[in-house]
Amino acid sequence: MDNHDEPPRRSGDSRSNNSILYIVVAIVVAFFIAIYFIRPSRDTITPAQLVDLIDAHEPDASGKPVGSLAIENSKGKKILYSNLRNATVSKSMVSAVVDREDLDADNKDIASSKEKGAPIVTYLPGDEQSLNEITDALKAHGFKDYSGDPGDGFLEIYGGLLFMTALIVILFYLMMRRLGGAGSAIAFGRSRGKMHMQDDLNISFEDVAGIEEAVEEVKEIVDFLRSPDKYQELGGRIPKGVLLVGPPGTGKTLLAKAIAGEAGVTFFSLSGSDFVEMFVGVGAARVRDMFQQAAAKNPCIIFIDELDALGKTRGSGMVGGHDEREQTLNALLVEMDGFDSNSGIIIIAATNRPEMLDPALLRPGRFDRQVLVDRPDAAGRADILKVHVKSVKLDESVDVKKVASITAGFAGADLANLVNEAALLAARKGKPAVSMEEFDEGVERVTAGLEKKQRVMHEEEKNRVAYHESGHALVAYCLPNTDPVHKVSIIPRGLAALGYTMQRPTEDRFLMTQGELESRIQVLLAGTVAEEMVYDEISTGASNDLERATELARGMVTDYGMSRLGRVNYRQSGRSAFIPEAPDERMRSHSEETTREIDLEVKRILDEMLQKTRSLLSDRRDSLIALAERLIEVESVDGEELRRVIEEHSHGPRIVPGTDSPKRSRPAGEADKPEEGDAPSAEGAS
Ligand SMILES: Nc1ncnc2c1ncn2[C@@H]1O[C@H](COP(=O)(O)OP(=O)(O)OP(=O)(O)O)[C@@H](O)[C@H]1O
Ligand SMILES: [Zn+2]
Repeated sequence: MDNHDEPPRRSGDSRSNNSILYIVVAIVVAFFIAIYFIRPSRDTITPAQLVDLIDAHEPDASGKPVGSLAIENSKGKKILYSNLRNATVSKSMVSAVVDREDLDADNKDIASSKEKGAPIVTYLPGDEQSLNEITDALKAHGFKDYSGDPGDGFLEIYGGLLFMTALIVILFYLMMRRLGGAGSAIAFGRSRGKMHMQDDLNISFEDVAGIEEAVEEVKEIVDFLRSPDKYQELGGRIPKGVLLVGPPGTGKTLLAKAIAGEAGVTFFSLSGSDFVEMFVGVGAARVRDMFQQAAAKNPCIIFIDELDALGKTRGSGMVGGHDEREQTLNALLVEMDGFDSNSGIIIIAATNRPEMLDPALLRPGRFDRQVLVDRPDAAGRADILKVHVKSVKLDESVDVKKVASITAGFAGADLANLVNEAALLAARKGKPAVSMEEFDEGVERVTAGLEKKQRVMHEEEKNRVAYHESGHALVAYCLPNTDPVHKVSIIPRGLAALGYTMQRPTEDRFLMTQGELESRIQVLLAGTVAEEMVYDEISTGASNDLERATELARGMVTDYGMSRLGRVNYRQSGRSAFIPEAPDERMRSHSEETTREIDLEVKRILDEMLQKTRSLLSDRRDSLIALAERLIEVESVDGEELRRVIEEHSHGPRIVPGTDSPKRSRPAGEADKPEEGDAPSAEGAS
């Protein structure tokens, strides 16, 4: 493994920003310590001590107290001691300024070491007894209600301190605000520290294996970066933002680097989580700065890893930090809208949770191009292994294909890790070359690690998913009015789906005939039907299939008048069944009886479709088994191979009689559209 493969982000420089924070905190702390030492000395005493202090002094003959006592409340307002109670109900701080001239001699323990005239501060509790004691003591010693000048009051002493603190806080705040402003002059918070820049990456598409489809999709970007003029002349619109979507470790970062390497442009990289900072505005400033730096280096690629960290749906965050993220996200959106797509800057972002992203990020002119970076199938894993074993000495016992076959569920990074483990094991044993034994051992180790993260599929689970997906694919293949199957796979994709069957829509769908809707329902049901045929019972993996099938059947009844309830629209909102909405919203306006009839009719349609699907699949049982076995073996099968496997094992005609009635035909105008679709749609993910 080359070490340039290691993502260089999160190197030491992420600390630099924190250290600025530490410095600021240190300054504030130092300030308070300094204030503590230079402030006038003051004692804090308890109410009881205050009483003692007063008691220690007999009034003189005229009844005038010795010394003087000024009492203020915490706001620095002079108060009458007879009002002490009111002033202290809320345990407010009261400072009593005692003229120490005479007190010092008698009250050594409290006041002896202190300067004369320094205020004595006490927290007077609201409790009756202490208050009574204090006021009694004051009265007994002839204190009149205070009216004189208290000297240094609370505000005079603390006021300065408060003022300075407020000043610092305000300055600090302004500094942060300034950073939020365009093109700040202060270097603090610049993304230079966080953003990694690599000028001559020597990573090419050859280093990226097992994800050919993704590589194909991004080749256009390389072309554009190499010769932007050509594209500009032709007036082609190049995407500004490309979103690489896929599970962790599948090579998204690697692919982005390879694009930069192939095109020979500068590669800026940073992680979405780096943007989310403690202080509002820092992340936003970083985004702006990043674009500035990139503009100076164009053509270039900006790679944002973990886009979901900053691009989470707005308003979904916790209370703290969410403001900051919102600002950062907005800054990113503004910057992306601001630059011309022909400027030579392409932003590539990676995420393994596309569903978490704020929809605004996916709008045209932003990350409007999505590239799926999937877990590799068996052949892909062999290719990835070949890339990584290049730097390792192998003995002849190692069969890369065999290693690939025992590493189902491994992503590219796991395979790289495996090769590394095997090499380390061999070195530890003092072997001259890595043998199959070390690979077997390595697989065990890596698997144990992955099992904790629940990323490995067990054999039995894998087989079940293979039958399930084969069911979807076979029915989609056999029924006449469905979109052609583009790919079937049992490689887990995303976090929820265990496998998937991908159909390419033949055209943009605005209309669907009843037959097409029925076929679609059958395709959705076919996954569980296949499971049921082989395992006698179905699994929980299919709840989404059933949900979607039910939704379609309900649409037929309530929206399109395609049921025994007649040609009536039972839905008031008039929206399409393709837009899922809460069932209760739809049902609101009918009587209970109608609702029941609708439910029964939906059930009847589903039952009928289930029956058809069952007979279709049992007629094609051989094909189903062959397809599933092939899937278990190679994990993903494309449309071409699918056709071959099914036809080789089929005995029946392609169009199953009874599923297509002569009455049904495509709506006029649709037939002459080109037989090829653009966006693949996942169908029947289980
Ligand atoms: N398709 C692949 N071909 C060759 N090597 C791969 C592939 N995928 C991953 N690797 C190896 O795994 C390492 C880590 O992969 P990378 O960081 O690109 O994954 P990622 O998808 O960006 O992961 P994450 O989502 O965790 O950021 C790579 O540097 C490379 O060594
Ligand atoms: Zn399914």
